[in-house]
Amino acid sequence: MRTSWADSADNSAIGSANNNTSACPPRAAYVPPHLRNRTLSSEVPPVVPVSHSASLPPANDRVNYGGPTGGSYSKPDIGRQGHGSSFQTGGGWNSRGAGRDRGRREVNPFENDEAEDDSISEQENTGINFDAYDDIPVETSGDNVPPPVNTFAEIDLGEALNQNIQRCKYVKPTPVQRYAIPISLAGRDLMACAQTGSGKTAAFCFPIISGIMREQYVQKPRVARTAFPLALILSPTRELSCQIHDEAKKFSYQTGVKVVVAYGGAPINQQLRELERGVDILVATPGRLVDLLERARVSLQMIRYLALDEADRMLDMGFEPQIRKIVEQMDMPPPGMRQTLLFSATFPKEIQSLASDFLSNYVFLAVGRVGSSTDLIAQRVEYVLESDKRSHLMDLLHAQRENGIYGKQGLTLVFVETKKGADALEHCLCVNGFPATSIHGDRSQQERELALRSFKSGNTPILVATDVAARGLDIPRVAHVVNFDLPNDIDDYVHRIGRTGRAGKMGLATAFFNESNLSLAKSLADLMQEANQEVPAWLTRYAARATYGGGNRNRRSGGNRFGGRDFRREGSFNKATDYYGGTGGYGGYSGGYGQGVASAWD
Ligand SMILES: Nc1ncnc2c1ncn2[C@@H]1O[C@H](COP(=O)(O)OP(=O)(O)OP(=O)(O)O)[C@@H](O)[C@H]1O
Repeated sequence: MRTSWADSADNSAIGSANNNTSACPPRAAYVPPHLRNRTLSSEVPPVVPVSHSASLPPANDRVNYGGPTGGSYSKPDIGRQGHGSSFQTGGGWNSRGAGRDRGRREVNPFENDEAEDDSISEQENTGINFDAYDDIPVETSGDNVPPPVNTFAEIDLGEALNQNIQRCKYVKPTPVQRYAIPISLAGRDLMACAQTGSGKTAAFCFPIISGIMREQYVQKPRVARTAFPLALILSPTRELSCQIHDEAKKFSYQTGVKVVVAYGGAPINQQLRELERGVDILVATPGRLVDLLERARVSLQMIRYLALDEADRMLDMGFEPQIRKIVEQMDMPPPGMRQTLLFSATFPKEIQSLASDFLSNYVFLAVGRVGSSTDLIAQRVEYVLESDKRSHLMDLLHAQRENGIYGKQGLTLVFVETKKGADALEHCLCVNGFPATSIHGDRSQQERELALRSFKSGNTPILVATDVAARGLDIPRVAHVVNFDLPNDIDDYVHRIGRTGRAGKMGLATAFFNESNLSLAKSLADLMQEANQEVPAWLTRYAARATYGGGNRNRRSGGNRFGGRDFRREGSFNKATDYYGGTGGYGGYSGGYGQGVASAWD
């Protein structure tokens, strides 16, 4: 049975076992605001009031793709102009057998969804309101951009995939899907930017799965123990790769398309065995993939589709060398011979410029402004001194629990800058009766997965995380994101708060700001204003000070944060000077890490 936050808090208060974190020593118990005048009130700072505005066949038998008529589908027409010309409707896919895995019974990935507690599914389905995205301005640029669709029915994705879309309860495509799917189905390369939680995963998975379903005549080389995937999806973290894998498995159920995941920190042997059984779509983190390539257990020579999720992150300083190695220095077909799809919620122009090396005659798609946050998220920023942060956080959590605003199932994600900080805060919350767990790069993969599971299930409804959990993770019941430590980069802020307010639902994000965040003041104020949020007067003053006093070192300062979209339209943009700072190195780019802050990424 599920344990609610309130229940577990009560349990921990009376000393019952917390099944997630190590036993917490009995220490300085947190005193909630309403009891403070009776206890150690002098130690506790004044409390800032918390205000919130806020039936398909279950068969396991393979169903072959049976498009309406039997036209045959020629290989993806890579690099072709226009759209739809050679993507005939009623493609004749009917014989995919997922390689050597043919005899294995396919696990029904929807089983858990169906078995899920009714109250929770109800809760998750209410409030999904993609009409909320209808007013968002969309920009496309490039030659002969294929037109968008309004419904899934207008696109011929194949019957098996259509059934899975219904099983997922996707009634209509989200805006990014309306545009990106036809563009990708037309064989075009794509750089797509759309807000967090707006359905980008399906936007790149559907065309890839559909394309592979139609490829009847692919002859893979027969090299013992080497896997030849047709599609590669790269993402920056292990957890995100697992999530994409899970989603792609759902979308490809009974299509015959085989999806495998490979990521670091987990035993490689099991992943090798999966690869040996056959793979069409490989979802991977870069490090583990390089390992597999160097062992010659994976070859990229058959790659038709390359997708980079969180593409700007994949191409910034931390990952770019590995990505170049995978994409340019191994045996992957070059741009024009493969289809490349880049997706993110943020795309700084210097990264767009860099990314263009991987693309051929691509379409640029922006749903909403590049790097903007969705206004489904109510954003609050509060001035909190470093020394007051813990008690302030506990006040917020306490008020949240008392008010029961988000019901018993509401989850809170708290971001901090360092791994040590994450451990310390988890411990502090835990000893004060707030059931918390943590996720960061120093925890073993097993611990990371356990923590995430415990959080998702509501057993520990507070997760303290570094940026390792900032991007892509789709946890439906995250009601509140707290930036306990603000990041140095506004794009990281956008991704972090995007863990709530997803799929048309409302969310709340609270940030603790103080003098050490001066460099973020202007971009934060601009971002909030653009998302129709109330910007406190004191933040506006800090923003002005940062602008005039030179304190704003955020890489997208200087007034052009919302100016640039498709960087190709900004004729004067020069990669050599803007990105590399004219030094041939990375001098001009401040990246996402503050000085001395180790990478939280895989
Ligand atoms: N057409 C749709 N109808 C209903 N729900 C959808 C649809 N498409 C996607 N979703 C749901 O929306 C949620 C967010 O999707 P997804 O994780 O792909 O967002 P994203 O844009 O990749 O976010 P992020 O930028 O944070 O990575 C998921 O739970 C997904 O199942």
